[in-house]
Amino acid sequence: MTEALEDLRDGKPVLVHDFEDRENEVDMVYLAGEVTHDKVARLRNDAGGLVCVAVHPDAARRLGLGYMSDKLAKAGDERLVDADLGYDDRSSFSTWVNHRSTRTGVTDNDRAKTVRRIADAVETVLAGGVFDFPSEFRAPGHVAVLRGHDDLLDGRQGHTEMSLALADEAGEVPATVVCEMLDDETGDAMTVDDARRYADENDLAFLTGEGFARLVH
Ligand SMILES: O=C(CO)[C@H](O)[C@H](O)COP(=O)(O)O
Ligand SMILES: [Mg+2]
Ligand SMILES: [Mg+2]
Repeated sequence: MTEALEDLRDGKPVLVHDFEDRENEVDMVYLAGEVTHDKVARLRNDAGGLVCVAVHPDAARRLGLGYMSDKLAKAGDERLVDADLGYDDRSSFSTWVNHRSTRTGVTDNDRAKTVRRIADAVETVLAGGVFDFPSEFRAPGHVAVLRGHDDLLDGRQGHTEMSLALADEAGEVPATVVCEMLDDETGDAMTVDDARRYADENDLAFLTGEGFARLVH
């Protein structure tokens, strides 16, 4: 994991597989505070899934970023809640946002700006500062915020919590970008073998869910 932590600090992506009996997907992961438009382009072109920002639960709480499933239930849309995933108890989706300085919110520049500013918000509130999230972000938007489980890896072992564990181990702000790697030919998730091949060809670290076991208490 040491190589992965160094890569993250150096602004390189890390590939993270969860588990065969979970999503069985490989995500491309960056530290959110380092994301620039070229990194969003790499996520879009080489990964292809949904560009999301995972945030530490303490920050999510202070920023008012609850689970979307809870918001739906409170709004009377209980029947829409994703309680039947099959691979996990719940998703980690919170709110989808754009930074208010963006135009449409979907370009690589816009999404990079939104991602970086979410990381700033996380850093600010975890340092005890105040951040008025709605004053800077509009919803719905093009970047999905993912809220880490309150017990982090001890409570849930999704890419959300694994990526936050990497940021923590790296001593960095616990805000990460995760994006699933998809396969253009099959229409499914990229296989672990193909993702490993991509990691080897691009000199990237490849981690699996089992590799996080020592961090689960
Ligand atoms: O659903 C997702 C958001 O696009 C992805 O699977 C991402 O990996 C985060 O989710 P999880 O923590 O459940 O793996
Ligand atoms: Mg998923
Ligand atoms: Mg996932």
